[in-house]
Amino acid sequence: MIDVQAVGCRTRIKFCGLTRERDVADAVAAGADALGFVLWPGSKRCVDEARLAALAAQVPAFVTRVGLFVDQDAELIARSAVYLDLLQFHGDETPAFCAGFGRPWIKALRMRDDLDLHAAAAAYDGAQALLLDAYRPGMPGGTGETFDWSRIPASLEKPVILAGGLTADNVANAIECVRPFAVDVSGGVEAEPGCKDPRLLSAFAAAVAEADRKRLA
Ligand SMILES: O=C(O)c1ccccc1NCC(=O)[C@H](O)[C@H](O)COP(=O)(O)O
Repeated sequence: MIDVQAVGCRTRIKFCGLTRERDVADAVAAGADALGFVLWPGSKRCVDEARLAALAAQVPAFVTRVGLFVDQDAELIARSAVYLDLLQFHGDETPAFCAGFGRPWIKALRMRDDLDLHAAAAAYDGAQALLLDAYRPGMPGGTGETFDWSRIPASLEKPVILAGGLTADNVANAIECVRPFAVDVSGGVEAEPGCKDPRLLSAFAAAVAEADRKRLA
């Protein structure tokens, strides 16, 4: 696998938790590389399969459609995968389960104090990347909270997607500290849960572009 963090490419942007057609359009206009759709019913941002189909149909070529799952039924995942380019697993799914859909996948890891990232990277060797997110008991994602970025080793065996409490105000610092392959944001670009704000989407993308301009100069 290409060491994407070493080759000096720009930081990719994933906007997560989209629920409305207008948000898909605004996120694409802002420059999204990937869009996340939460299929987990416990989330305020959950979309059902019919909504997923409608939203996914709005996404242009070369923007990655990502489906988020938390310890869910394999049949639901397989049905949803028809509309998706990438599967993102947020629960206690085993590597074999994640790989069982014949689709590219990433594993979200919540940064609990005892998490060993090198061991996790080895265990989830088949993942395209690891999405690192804040740990809050009982919340599998979308906490709106940051974590201690210095816990991420400079050389991890998998590309890092940094998530958790990112905003237009802190993402440049996050990129400088972590040098992730991609950044992922949900609450930091919302007017209210599940409703993205076009100005916040654009401000976030502009902050990432500016951080990259300095980093790659
Ligand atoms: O967003 C949710 O409600 C959610 C629920 C269950 C699992 C994952 C969920 N979101 C996952 C994401 O990828 C979020 O973008 C990520 O946790 C960052 O969220 P935020 O801190 O609000 O930027």
